[in-house]
Amino acid sequence: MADQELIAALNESGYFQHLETLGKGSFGYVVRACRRTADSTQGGGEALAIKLLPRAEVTKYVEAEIVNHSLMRHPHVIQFKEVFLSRRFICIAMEYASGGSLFQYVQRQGRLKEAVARWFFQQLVVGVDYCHRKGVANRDIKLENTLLQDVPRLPLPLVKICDFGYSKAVNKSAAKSKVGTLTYMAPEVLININRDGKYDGKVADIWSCGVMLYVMLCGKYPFDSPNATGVIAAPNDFISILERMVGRQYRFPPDASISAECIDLLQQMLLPEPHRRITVEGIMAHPWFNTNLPPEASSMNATYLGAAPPAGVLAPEAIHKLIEEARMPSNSCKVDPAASPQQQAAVVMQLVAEEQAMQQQACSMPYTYQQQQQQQMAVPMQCQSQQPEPAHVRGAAAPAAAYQQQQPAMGAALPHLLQQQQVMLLQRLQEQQWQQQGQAQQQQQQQHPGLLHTHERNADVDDETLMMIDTAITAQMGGGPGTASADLQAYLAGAAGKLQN
Ligand SMILES: Nc1ncnc2c1ncn2[C@@H]1O[C@H](COP(=O)(O)OP(=O)(O)OP(=O)(O)O)[C@@H](O)[C@H]1O
Repeated sequence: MADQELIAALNESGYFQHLETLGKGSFGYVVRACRRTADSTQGGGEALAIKLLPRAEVTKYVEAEIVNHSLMRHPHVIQFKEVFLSRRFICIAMEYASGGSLFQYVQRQGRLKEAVARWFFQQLVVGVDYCHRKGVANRDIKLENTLLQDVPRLPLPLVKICDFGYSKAVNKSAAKSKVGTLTYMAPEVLININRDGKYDGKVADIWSCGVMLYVMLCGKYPFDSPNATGVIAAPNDFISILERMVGRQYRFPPDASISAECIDLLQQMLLPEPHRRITVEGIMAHPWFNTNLPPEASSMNATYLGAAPPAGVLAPEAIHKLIEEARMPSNSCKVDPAASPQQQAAVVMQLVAEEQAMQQQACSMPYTYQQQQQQQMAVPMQCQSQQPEPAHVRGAAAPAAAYQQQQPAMGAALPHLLQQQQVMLLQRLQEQQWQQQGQAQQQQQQQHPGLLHTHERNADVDDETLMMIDTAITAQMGGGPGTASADLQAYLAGAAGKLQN
């Protein structure tokens, strides 16, 4: 199984021990591991979740997400610990949440009592408020991405927001990225699909929190696909979901006892017009939210926002440097993936310091960029490419190139061909296993349609669905044959107007 490769990747570090593989996301793996300490025997060190992302596939966008996560420090956000390299992966070590996901919790219970749902919701909103005030919209808030931490002496587990989109934006540009899961997606996000429409990620997060609250209370999704499996089979399925969102057509199960205050809050969160939707401040001022709210909850974000960056975590520039190094061919990479995370961090810090020194030196030279430009203009066109760029505008790539020339490769040997074949075979076996698990889940869903479904490996909207949605929307916007109600037509027309402005 691909486990062998993950075990090997952690063993390379000498610092972490693989305990189990927790799952596979869109393009990486997450394992439970422990930190080896001098006196720890098997599994004795600090418990961690380690996300392994293939080195070659970490885009600039994913890089930004890693840096975003590294800057977070909050009790309701999974704590980033460190980042290091193995031969194939960038490994992100983070706090391990022992209680599984909120999705599993709700699935086990069927639905939650209002007081229990409020306990989780309050923590979720406090965590989301912190992220937003840090300038980060999550854009994929859902029960599956909300993990639980069991804490001794607490009657219920604590909420931990995880998943900062490490894998969401791969192969999608930031401008167009429609990330998230259809069931939790705000209507303004859905209708912007494949257009360059701008939507406010933070406002869209509020909608997703509303969907989460509804699911906790009702044990089902407010706006599901017509066949209740989460599968959008035809463009009209999608139009029908959007119809219900725009028409606010969600029902509360008659046997679920939900207070009027709670329904009031939900209705304000699930308003289809983003500008009318309640804000995070509005939620935190709402009476339902404030019922049984621990006194420190409303003031804790100010404390955490003012706190120093987490101790022992690489600074953003060092993380950028590590990832930049990781993307280089292995024979020119300066950071030895077989070194310990501490040694890797030391090399990266050294690289950052050298680069800063080079940049300082370049800036202190009397030679200005303007002079360089003037010189270039005086040079015949065909010679311009031979003109060296001033060092201070070459940016981070320059030292890397210089290192390539100056330094020999540092012990990053290519794996043996046979080993590669074995790994591929094992990966295929793992894929098959996941496929079988998916089929089993689908069968279970068909037999027990009341159960909450998750899309597991296909949690994000795939390209095929994106195209289908786009076709459906284009048809409706262009006044083509369709089934949209006057309400939806008006909503789409309004959105189209905004997109043109
Ligand atoms: N810090 C953590 N502690 C405990 N379990 C975790 C942690 N992070 C992730 N997991 C679990 O690991 C599994 C894989 O997570 P991952 O985020 O890679 O994939 P996903 O969310 O299933 O898919 P995608 O990333 O494509 O949305 C999930 O079951 C998730 O609950």
